[in-house]
Amino acid sequence: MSGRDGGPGRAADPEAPGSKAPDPEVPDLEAADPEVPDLEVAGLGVRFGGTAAVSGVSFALAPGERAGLIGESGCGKSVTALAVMGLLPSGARAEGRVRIAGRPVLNRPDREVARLRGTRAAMMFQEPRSALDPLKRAGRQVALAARVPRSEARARVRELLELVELDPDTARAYPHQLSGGQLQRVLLAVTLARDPRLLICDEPTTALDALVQRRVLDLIRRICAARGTTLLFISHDLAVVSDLCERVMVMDGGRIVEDGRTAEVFAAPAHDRTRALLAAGDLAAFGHRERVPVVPAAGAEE
Ligand SMILES: Nc1ncnc2c1ncn2[C@@H]1O[C@H](COP(=O)(O)OP(=O)(O)OP(=O)(O)O)[C@@H](O)[C@H]1O
Repeated sequence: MSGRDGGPGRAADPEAPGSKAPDPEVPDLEAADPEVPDLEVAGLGVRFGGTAAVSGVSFALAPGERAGLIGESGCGKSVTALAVMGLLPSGARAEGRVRIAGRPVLNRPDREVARLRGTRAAMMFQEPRSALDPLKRAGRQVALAARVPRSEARARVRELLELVELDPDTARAYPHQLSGGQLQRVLLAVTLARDPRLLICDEPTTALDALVQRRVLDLIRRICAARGTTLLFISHDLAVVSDLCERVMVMDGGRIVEDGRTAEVFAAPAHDRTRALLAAGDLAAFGHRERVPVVPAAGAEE
């Protein structure tokens, strides 16, 4: 269901105007304990009516850890990610515990969870053309996501575009004037605009051709490494997960059936579902993939 809920600005989760004033009922985020895992999920269950989409899902991500979430279509990867972000559709019923930086997410008031999104955790969706507003210039969208005072917006937009290795002139472009790879970088800048500690990517590059996809993934890897960002990366592409994530969790029928170091899990899968995924994903390709050179110069055509 990647991108299903990716409406304009969703990645940066803009709050209602005027919501910047501190809310006395919302815990002080700055007081968060740096030792606390960036993400804790315990006994997560999500139902749509009588059907369980996710059951008994538990895991925690330490700061800076990069974990892949894999499994066949419909196994519950996106629903898990949406539950983590507090973005489940209204028909969903969730149980269990989700904590971002130690703060509870499930069944909490939206304004409380909204404060965690963007600053503590942000999610990047598959299809940037639906996640970005077609009527706003790229720079404006990055500025809105950054929520800095107007006087600082230009410098912050430039800084964020440089982070994702785009030419600063990209700020003036509308989404339809940008390539798929450039759009995905703009969306990454929007997603990272408030320095989230946890980045969740749901099939972020499947819409791109192979070379552009590799460049964007390489960028995500380098940014996460440089900033110590924790990553939860959802993908069908096991080779991508193998390259990007030191840990992998395998889902089947709404449950995590295997969880371990990627190299070990892929070399000696313990579960039938993992074996089936690996067989379908052409195991022979692992370790033999040609590494795409580091991202080209800023503004290069994609
Ligand atoms: N809004 C919804 N209403 C009803 N059922 C839903 C809804 N969203 C997801 N589901 C169901 O929840 C289950 C898990 O879906 P989910 O999108 O998480 O799978 P996925 O592993 O992300 O698949 P894909 O790889 O195709 O994106 C599926 O059976 C799906 O049909």
